[in-house]
Amino acid sequence: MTASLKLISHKLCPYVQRAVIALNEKGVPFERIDIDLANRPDWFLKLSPLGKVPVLVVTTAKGEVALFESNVICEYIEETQGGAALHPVDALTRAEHRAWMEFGSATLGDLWGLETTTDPATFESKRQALAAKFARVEAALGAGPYFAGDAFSLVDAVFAPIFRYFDVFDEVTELGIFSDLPKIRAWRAELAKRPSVRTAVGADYPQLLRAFLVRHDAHLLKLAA
Ligand SMILES: N[C@@H](CCC(=O)N[C@@H](CS)C(=O)NCC(=O)O)C(=O)O
Repeated sequence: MTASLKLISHKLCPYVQRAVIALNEKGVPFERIDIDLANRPDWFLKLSPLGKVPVLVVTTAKGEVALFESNVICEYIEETQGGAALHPVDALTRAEHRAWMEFGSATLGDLWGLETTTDPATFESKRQALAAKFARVEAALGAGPYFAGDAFSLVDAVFAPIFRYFDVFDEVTELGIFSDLPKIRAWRAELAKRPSVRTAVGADYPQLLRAFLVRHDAHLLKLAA
């Protein structure tokens, strides 16, 4: 029996999206179950040690295993599913890619909470931390179109949802993070065209994210002024 895959998801979560992009790239069928993070069901809390999405439930002849941590899930998908490789063959380059995947998660750490930051000084320091992180990404980028050149990789899967989050965030308040980063702007545009990326969210994603951000709209707009 081949493993069956069930992804526990939230409609807006960029960590979930990186796993979906990896699954889409591999062309693997999977079931996606969206949950409400504000009201997490008991069955989910039993599966997820930190109560976070994504969780990939892998069912094999031996039973069910619930994998957590999005990068670990991506690695499992890469190791077990066919299709084009999403990691470089060379061990050192692969390790570098893994480091940049972690770095992608660190940028999300700075992005989180910006929408609820009411203090202008905190907002500005978080904005600057993000800008500094993306300047490092810019320096790591080559000629494109993807992180590692022609081959789409898990690093692309990690950053594509982050850029998508910025698409909507920038409508609410212009952070100006990418204005001096031309390689990232080109990379971001390329990722947005990729079918695996485009289909990783539902059609309602921009509307839902806008609604989430606009709940804090008043002070965000004030801070941006
Ligand atoms: N390190 C985790 C982070 C996942 C994460 O933070 N997910 C958020 C949603 S985007 C979550 O589930 N938050 C719920 C909570 O923290 O209570 C991963 O990479 O999977």
